[in-house]
Amino acid sequence: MKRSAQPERGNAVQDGRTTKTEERSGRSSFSGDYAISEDTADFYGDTTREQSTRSAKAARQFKERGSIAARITRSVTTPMIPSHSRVKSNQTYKPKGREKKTRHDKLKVYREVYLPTTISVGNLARLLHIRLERLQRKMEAHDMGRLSSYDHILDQELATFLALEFDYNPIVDDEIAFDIYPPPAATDRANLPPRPPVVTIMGHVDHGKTTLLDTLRSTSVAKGEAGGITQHIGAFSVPVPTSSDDPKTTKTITFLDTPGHAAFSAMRARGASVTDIIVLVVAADDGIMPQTREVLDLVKKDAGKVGLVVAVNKIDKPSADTSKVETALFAEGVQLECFGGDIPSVHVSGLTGQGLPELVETISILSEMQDVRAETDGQVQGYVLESKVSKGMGPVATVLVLRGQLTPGTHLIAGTAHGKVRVLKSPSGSSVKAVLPGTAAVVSGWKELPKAGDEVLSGSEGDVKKALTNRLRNAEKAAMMEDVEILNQRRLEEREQAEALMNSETIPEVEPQKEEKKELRIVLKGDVSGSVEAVEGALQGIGNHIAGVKIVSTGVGDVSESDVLLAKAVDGIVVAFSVNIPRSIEALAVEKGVSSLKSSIIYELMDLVKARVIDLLPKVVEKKITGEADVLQLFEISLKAKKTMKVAGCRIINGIIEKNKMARVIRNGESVYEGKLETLRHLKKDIMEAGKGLECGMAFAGWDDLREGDLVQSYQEIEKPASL
Ligand SMILES: Nc1nc2c(ncn2[C@@H]2O[C@H](COP(=O)(O)OP(=O)(O)OP(=O)(O)O)[C@@H](O)[C@H]2O)c(=O)[nH]1
Repeated sequence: MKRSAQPERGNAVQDGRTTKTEERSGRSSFSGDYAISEDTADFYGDTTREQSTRSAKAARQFKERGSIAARITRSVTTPMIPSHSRVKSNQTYKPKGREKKTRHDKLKVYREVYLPTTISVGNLARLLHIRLERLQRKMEAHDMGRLSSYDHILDQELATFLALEFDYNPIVDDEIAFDIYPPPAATDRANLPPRPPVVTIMGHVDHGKTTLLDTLRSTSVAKGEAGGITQHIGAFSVPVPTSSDDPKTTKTITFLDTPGHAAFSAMRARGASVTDIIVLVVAADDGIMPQTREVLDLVKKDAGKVGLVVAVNKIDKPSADTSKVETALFAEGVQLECFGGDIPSVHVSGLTGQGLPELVETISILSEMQDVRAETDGQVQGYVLESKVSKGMGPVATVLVLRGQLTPGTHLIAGTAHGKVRVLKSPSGSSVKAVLPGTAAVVSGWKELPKAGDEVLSGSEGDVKKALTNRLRNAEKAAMMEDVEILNQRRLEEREQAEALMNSETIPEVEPQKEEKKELRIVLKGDVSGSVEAVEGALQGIGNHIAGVKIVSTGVGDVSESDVLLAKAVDGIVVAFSVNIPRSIEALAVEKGVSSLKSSIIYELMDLVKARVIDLLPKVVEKKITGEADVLQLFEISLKAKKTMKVAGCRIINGIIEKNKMARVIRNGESVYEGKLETLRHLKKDIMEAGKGLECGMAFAGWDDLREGDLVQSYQEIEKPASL
């Protein structure tokens, strides 16, 4: 980064007066201890950054003007409004949704984003970590709709303005902003070669997704890759005849082979949609269920981009009622072909294979209509479906290629992992020379393990290294900013509490200190990164406000010595999903007192973890009433050495009352005393217990305020485990 000496560097954290950060965030009461990162402080103190930006200028203007209005409307000063926007310069300009400043706004730490001199709309959305549609909506709201197509190149003025709108501190610096982006969409799409469609099978639990995929996979292997041993790599291809006259010409369909694929959700969360067609599986004997609706919502959100085929499954079952399912789907707004709409529905049995050729044919026809095409040359763009460390091959990832041709020797970047392709393997395990768009292969040669869901892009060796350095720095910075935000939040809360105390006229009662939430700290290991992500998500949800799960680290591969040592260091446990704990490591865990949980069934693992979290909860103590007595009369009895003692004459009305057991005294419906029943007498004799109907004398140790009309209840305390 080009940077000059900073005379005011860091003053925001040092002096006690209003800082530049405050000017920017409109904060005035929150001064000296507001934490900002060094670079942020640097930025606010900056007067001479060589590649200075519009926002830096704006920050200086705010400083010079010093008016509160200027501080609050930091992103809306005239210089920020692009000349081509229709907002007139003398018009008061208020971005939507900015009127009210919430507490959350006060706490926001504005994150830096490095922008290149020019950037496409699509790439700006990526840089700002927002969906393209959101950016486009914002542009439309500011009358920039005509500039908002994915490929439109924005100049730095406009990009800076938009970054400010999303609460970033934009800094234009081509060197630091350098990254590898996917190639722009081809202008002559119709001339591109067709690629196999990518199909995802989704639906409610137990409606038969896995069975359907297994049957499809085994038939495809039998047909297409005779003799090959199919592997679960996250995707597989099914050959289908084309609609051309030559029966020998075939094409393929690529199925993502894990239902409700974890990588798929990760990709969606990042705004990328890799699937062309979704097959919605609905069991004919069960009908529409919650996850069926979730899939329909998903398709609705991606309307126009994703095709839908309904597979009414389990038609071999006597209880199957296909028309009932179809009518219900139609009632949900699914325009099925059988009701005159355009969404095909196919009746299948994943178990017997009935209807599967029709399903494949329907997908094939739909994909022909979608006309999916992609470049087979130029830059490679794809997504990681699975990744793991393989014995002998090191980190490997299944990559679904969507554009370009992946060949050995290609330099790749995916998230913050990079590498040079060494070997490419097909689902049958054989080496392949090239992977074309719409197909997947296992790729080795990674220096680090990429994550499921990450976008894979190719570039020159130098570009990949440069982009990697920048991505790593950005990731580090983002993590640091998160810490800063948490720190600020904590400090603000402490300050608010202190202020509330000083302002209140009466001295408030000191609230008892809240007990800290207990944590079951977990070092999680799994077989592939997709499953680790899924298990992590599932385990994190376990617990309540008293005790819960904290995932300390995650990783792919067998449990190792360092996992055990880490668990020991954080006083946690090791959780192994579908991986081994080698004997020597198990012995080490025993030696270190680290316990481990292991399963390859996610629900089983969740139950085991849940039981451990329950152990952290305070036990529930239940009181079981064992006897009740009415106090009828009080009298004094003489003891040795001229001492007397007050004894209550009682009648047992229920159960048994025992000497030396706990009892409570109920007066006017409220418990007024609890303690050990020290004295229990019948006539002049000490007795150990008194049963229903017996009249006896009672007294507690150290409390002699029993009164006529009181009810004495003896009880047993029973400890029970808490539940979640
Ligand atoms: N009779 C019949 N049973 C089926 C059919 N398809 C699946 N099943 C059975 O339904 C049960 C659930 O099938 P899965 O394939 O595991 O269902 P799934 O949707 O993948 O389930 P999750 O992975 O838990 O979401 C299993 O017992 C299958 O044998 C079918 O076409 N006919």
